Amino acid sequence: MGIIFLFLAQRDQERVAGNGRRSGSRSGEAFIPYYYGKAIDGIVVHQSMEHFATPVVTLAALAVASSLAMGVRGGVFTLMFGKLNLRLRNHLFRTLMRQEIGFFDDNHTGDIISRLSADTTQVSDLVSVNINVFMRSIIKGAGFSAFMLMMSWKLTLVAVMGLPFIGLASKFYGDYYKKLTKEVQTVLADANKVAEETISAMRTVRSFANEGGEAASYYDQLLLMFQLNKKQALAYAGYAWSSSVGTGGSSSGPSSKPLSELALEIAILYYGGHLVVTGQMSGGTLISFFIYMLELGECLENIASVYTGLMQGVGAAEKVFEYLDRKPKHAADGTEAPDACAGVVEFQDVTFAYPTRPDVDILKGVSFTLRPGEVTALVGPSGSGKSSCVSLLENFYLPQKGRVLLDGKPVHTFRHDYLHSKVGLVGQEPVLFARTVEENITYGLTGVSREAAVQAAIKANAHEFISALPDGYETMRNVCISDHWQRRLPVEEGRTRTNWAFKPSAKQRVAIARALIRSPRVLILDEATSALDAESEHIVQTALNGVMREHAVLVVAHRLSTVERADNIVVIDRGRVAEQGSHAQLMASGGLYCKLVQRQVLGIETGAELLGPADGVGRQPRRRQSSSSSSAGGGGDPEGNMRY
Ligand SMILES: Nc1ncnc2c1ncn2[C@@H]1O[C@H](COP(=O)(O)OP(=O)(O)OP(=O)(O)O)[C@@H](O)[C@H]1O
Repeated sequence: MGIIFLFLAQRDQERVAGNGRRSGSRSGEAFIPYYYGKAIDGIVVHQSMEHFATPVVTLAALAVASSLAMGVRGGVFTLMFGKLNLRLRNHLFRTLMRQEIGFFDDNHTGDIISRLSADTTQVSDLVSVNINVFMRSIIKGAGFSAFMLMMSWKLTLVAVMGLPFIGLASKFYGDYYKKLTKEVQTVLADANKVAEETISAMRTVRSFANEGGEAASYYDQLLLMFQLNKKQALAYAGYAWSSSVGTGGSSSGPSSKPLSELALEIAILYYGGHLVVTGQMSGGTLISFFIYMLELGECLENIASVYTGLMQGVGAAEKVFEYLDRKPKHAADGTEAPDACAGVVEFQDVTFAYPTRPDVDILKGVSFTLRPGEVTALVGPSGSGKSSCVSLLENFYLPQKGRVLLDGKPVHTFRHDYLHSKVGLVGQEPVLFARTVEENITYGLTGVSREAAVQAAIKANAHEFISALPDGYETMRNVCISDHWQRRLPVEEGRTRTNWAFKPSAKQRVAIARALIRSPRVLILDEATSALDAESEHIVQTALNGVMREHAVLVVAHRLSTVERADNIVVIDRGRVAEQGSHAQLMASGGLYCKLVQRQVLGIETGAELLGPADGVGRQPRRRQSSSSSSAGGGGDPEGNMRY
């Protein structure tokens, strides 16, 4: 029996080193116990070198061959994992890109990223590892069973008696583990949500001195996860015990085997010894059989663990597939792409509520028109629905009632890329990507020449500063450092970096170039200058003034200089169009616009806060110097600008 214990010790070492079910014998080992028996018979029964040497040489050849095969198999499965991961993430990301904007309002970025990273890795890992283990175990198990049957069908029958028990234990454990894994994923996503929310709003957290509170919320989530981890640990312990019963399972050594397993081994030893003593089997064959039985036990355990492993993956997979299978509620599947686009935009009696708050109408019967060559300004108190109009024109959402038309056709009927080439948007804080300046300007377009990018940059008043950058249009945008910190970096330090961070006015001009390169017929400027300081604002405004007359322009602005020069001013109040007309008409009528202007002027004159976002987060209202140069009621900054 010494050789069996030697074999067991070596096998257990392999298991520990190879992390349990991944390790173990190679497929060539199906033959190894057989030749062990032959070698032992050569020594004990035949006592001849010839009978002994042949199996030993064969064993050596098998060891080399199986090592090679193991390497190839490992490589194939690593490749398979990579491929699966690639396809899964690619498919998932593409599905995400197709979702309507409301989906992103509804789902937290942390949750989405967690699906994209942790869950997909778990799915690919489990699927590829489990297929690997399953195939290997099935092939080996079939080989072992064949050898065992060939040696003694009676002993084989005794050995497989523990099988039904393994099946039941695995099923029970698999279901339970699946449930736990799903819960762990959910709690992890919640914990990530807390961390992300806190970190992204660090200034707010700091200003309310709530660092401790946030740390406690995060810790609470972690504790929840730990509770689930404890349950998982218990479940695993229970499973390891039950699965090792009846087979040559996962014990750490012969002396620590569960009783029933030992009982089975003793029964086989007893009955096998009887067969040897009665001359029905050789001693070497019994040893071979014993080793086969232990190996078969491991195979069966591995097959069972594949089931539970797959269950573990299914928990993560269900969440991944929930996204993969999701059909966008508002798909960008329009087909219209007429050759000519005049750029007439009509809001016809539009009523709109966000999908996350379907019972709160943000816009209520809004109607106005944008005409080519005209500037229309959308003004009104914070939260009145100005940006929501922009979102509808961008086809981010569908209105519940009424229509948003471009050249007489609803915007959602246009081909996605067509609509966004005809309607250009410059937002308040445009996002620049970690790409070169040129790639940022030509973002979303293919086959655009450098010349076109340069022309757009010239129009946007950006060419000069781009040309002065270290690598010109090839300069990389730096996203590693936030703009907040970048503004505080000494210029020299900025210049020693290979990447480049732009000043806000430069960013804004690149964003304007990005909108202009598409030659849009409609240009939306959604508070395009409101986050800038006076000097930057002047630079950007100069760029905008040059291009405004070429398009139908919709300006959402606080600057009086922009607004008062607009051909039409639409005043929105609590989701309704309160009034519209030119600056002079509206001032003469003495309505809301006039009041806003007067309040603004008063605010500046008395040093009171300007009208700003109601939530106080994000856009910061800025106070302006008063000036007598403005025609709009006498208030404004040195450029005649005032803010609503
Ligand atoms: N994605 C969203 N989901 C749900 N509600 C939203 C969403 N975006 C805006 N809202 C709400 O819609 C209302 C109108 O917001 P909107 O941004 O259109 O106003 P606004 O006039 O542009 O305000 P501001 O001048 O502050 O930008 C606000 O009450 C706002 O909280």
